[in-house]
Amino acid sequence: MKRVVILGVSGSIGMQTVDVIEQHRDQFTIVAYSVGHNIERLHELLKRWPIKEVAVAKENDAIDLALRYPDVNFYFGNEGLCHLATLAQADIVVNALVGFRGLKPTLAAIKANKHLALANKESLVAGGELVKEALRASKGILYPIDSEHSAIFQCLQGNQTSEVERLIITASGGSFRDRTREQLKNVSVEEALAHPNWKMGGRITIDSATMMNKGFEVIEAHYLFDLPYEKIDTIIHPQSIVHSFVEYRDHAVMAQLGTADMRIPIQYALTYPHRETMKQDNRLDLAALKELTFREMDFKRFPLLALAYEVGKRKGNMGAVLNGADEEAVRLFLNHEITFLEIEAAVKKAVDEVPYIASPTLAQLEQSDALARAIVRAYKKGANV
Ligand SMILES: NC(=O)C1=CN([C@@H]2O[C@H](COP(=O)(O)OP(=O)(O)OC[C@H]3O[C@@H](n4cnc5c(N)ncnc54)[C@H](OP(=O)(O)O)[C@@H]3O)[C@@H](O)[C@H]2O)C=CC1
Ligand SMILES: CC(=O)[C@@H](O)[C@H](O)COP(=O)(O)O
Ligand SMILES: [Mn+2]
Repeated sequence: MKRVVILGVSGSIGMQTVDVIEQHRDQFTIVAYSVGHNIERLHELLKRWPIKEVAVAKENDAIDLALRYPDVNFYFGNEGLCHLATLAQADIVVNALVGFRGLKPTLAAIKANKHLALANKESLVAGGELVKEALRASKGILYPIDSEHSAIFQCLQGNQTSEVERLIITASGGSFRDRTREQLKNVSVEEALAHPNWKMGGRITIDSATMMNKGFEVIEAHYLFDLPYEKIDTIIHPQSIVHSFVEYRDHAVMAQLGTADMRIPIQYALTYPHRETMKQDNRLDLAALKELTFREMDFKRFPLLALAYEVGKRKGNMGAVLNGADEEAVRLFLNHEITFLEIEAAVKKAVDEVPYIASPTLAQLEQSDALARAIVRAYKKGANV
């Protein structure tokens, strides 16, 4: 029986992880989970899957909950997340947190020699070098959950990374893929949140519409598969059925296909190297689909993707700056405080202004993240930091 901790259980990936585990109760059990602020969902979860170790975002919530559930241990904040990530009774940690806050629990889980099923791409975007360093010094193993990276991981099985000529990461194009930049000026939050294929949390859905998500995925692929940026391409594939391609030096191209259902990569990360029966009816029906289409990426239309390649190549603290700035800009957009196109401008400003650090410590990454956010907030007010 594998014992699983789910960080961010109340979110889109977290709840789908619970679904997957419920399909395989003979193989997996959940020993701990965390929510952020969604305490209603926590009450439901404690009925559906009672456990003894829970982390929440706020100390006050932990105190109130401890009164209501005297048999459960409640933790809070970053320390609470890191405590769950290192629990002695856990074999696998699923990191389904959103944002930079995922980095510390990722590092903690690896240092505690856990198997880490990673959805939190921000860990690698902001702290890829530190994550790799931690993996080298530990028995911990990282399994990708992100659909494109799971696809690449699957296409690499039985092959050598040294024989890969390039990765081709597919991008749906997001909510506005058929609009010109001129047409993006007045788009609403509601329109931006309407992803054509995937039902996901708010931040990643907006990142998909700006193509920042694909930029993050390029950096994520660089760290997961140890390939230079010159070997990582992207292509627009509106149907999100081919989750990515690997082209080998003999020009054979492998692809992984499936319906747009994250339970498939989540389950593979948990059951690797085995494939288990999927009980949900999410089978791919190619004849019903009729066609799969592809078109060249347009870096002028999606400048944040071009910026991500630059940032990825510069390394140092720049990934933390890119992510921190984007996290703050998306938050402001979702709060109706800046426009959709101002996300790009604010992120670019932070990347231009935060001083470069070549080999940052974790503390320096945290400072870079904070400074990037401050620059984005100042951008909103038309001020300087
Ligand atoms: N959704 C998807 O299909 C995919 C997601 N990913 C990646 O997976 C990660 C999760 O995405 P997704 O599930 O969509 O995001 P959601 O927004 O749906 O969920 C995020 C989770 O993080 C928790 N959280 C938020 N703020 C805090 C906080 N301050 N302290 C503690 N926990 C907090 C939330 O808790 P609460 O809601 O209780 O506040 C929730 O459990 C992201 O890195 C995303 O890029 C990758 C591929 C696909
Ligand atoms: C499901 C998943 O992995 C997301 O990261 C998805 O890829 C977002 O779709 P885009 O291709 O629109 O960014
Ligand atoms: Mn993805």
